[in-house]
Amino acid sequence: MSKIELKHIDKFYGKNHVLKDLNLTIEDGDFMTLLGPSGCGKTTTLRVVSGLEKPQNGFIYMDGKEIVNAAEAYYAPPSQRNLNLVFQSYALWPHMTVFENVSFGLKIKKIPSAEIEKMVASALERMQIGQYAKRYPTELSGGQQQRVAIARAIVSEPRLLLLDEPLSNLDAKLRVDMRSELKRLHHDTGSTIIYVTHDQVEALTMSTKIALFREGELVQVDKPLELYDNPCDLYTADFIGNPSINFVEASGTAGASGLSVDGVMGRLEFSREDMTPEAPASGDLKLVLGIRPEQITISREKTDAAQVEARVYAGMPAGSETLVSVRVGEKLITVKELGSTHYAGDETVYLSYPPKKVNVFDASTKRLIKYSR
Ligand SMILES: Nc1ncnc2c1ncn2[C@@H]1O[C@H](COP(=O)(O)OP(=O)(O)OP(=O)(O)O)[C@@H](O)[C@H]1O
Repeated sequence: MSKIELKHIDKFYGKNHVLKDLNLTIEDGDFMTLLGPSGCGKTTTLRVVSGLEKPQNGFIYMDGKEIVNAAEAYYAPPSQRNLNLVFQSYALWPHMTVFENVSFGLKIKKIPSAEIEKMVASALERMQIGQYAKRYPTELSGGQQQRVAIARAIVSEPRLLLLDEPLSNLDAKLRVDMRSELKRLHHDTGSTIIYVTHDQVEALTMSTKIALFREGELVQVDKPLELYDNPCDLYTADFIGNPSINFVEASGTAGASGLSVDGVMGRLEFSREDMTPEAPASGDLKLVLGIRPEQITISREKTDAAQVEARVYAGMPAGSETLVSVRVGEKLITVKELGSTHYAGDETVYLSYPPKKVNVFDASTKRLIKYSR
């Protein structure tokens, strides 16, 4: 078991309020990614969980047992928290070989040496560094050292693993390989993992849940695809997804039956069942539509009255996919197509998209008021 609960956590550095009333539950077996831009408090959260930082307010429970109670100035020391931690800046012991670095903790636990050999070989294999077992850290590149640090953390298959941007020093191809290794490790061991990154693709591909931060506050905690499909506000919608979601202004009228929308992307009608609890009951509204680039289809022929006329601004074929930037009125919209297609600048095209997939935000509150289904 490794369930972590953070309740009402406040952390200040001097006057800088870096964690603001943080409430987050990480269930046993979750791969929870803390996601957000630089400086939003992700690493601080990890340090607070690990015991390297003491929050000024709040409680932390590990499997129901209190490990932090700031009101009573109780902070269980890191050694009693039973977790393994890998930082962005990893510290390997320079006088030990890779094998010795990775096996050190196992020797301390007095595991028989034949077993240690097997466990280390498996961890090094996973990180694709088996051939470097006899080398010293100074004989390795930064990325190789980082993989040794991960191998050292995962070798004992800890119940709770904290990883702070562990793939940041790796090149793009290796990063993709390591993502699948970490995901597989999670599948094989069922460990609880708390993972820090500012890379939303990393978060979407690996996690069972994502906690999105902004300036020390949690904005949304959800399963990756729920976060992608139904971001709770414009900030989240903009942060998640690459290429970014298209935002298009529109006007609307809410009523008992639902929401009528009008704008450059056409007229749309949504029923009350599609609307979030935050949707206004009635009235005229300024809206922002969120339409993902892959939801839009481009055609050279007009075959349906609902299609929206557009003019190609730039077509960008890239082998497996084509990004097309088009103008609808004054607005630039990105469309993503599978495969490579050539579009000429200023060519007239027609766009269609499934209205049920559109997110609608209230422009004044910036909150989601209509789900994508
Ligand atoms: N030891 C410290 N002393 C003072 N301020 C700190 C300290 N550590 C972090 N901060 C500040 O706290 C805020 C949150 O930092 P934190 O490292 O948690 O952000 P982060 O989201 O992990 O960012 P990054 O992705 O850049 O690592 C930042 O404003 C940072 O400058």
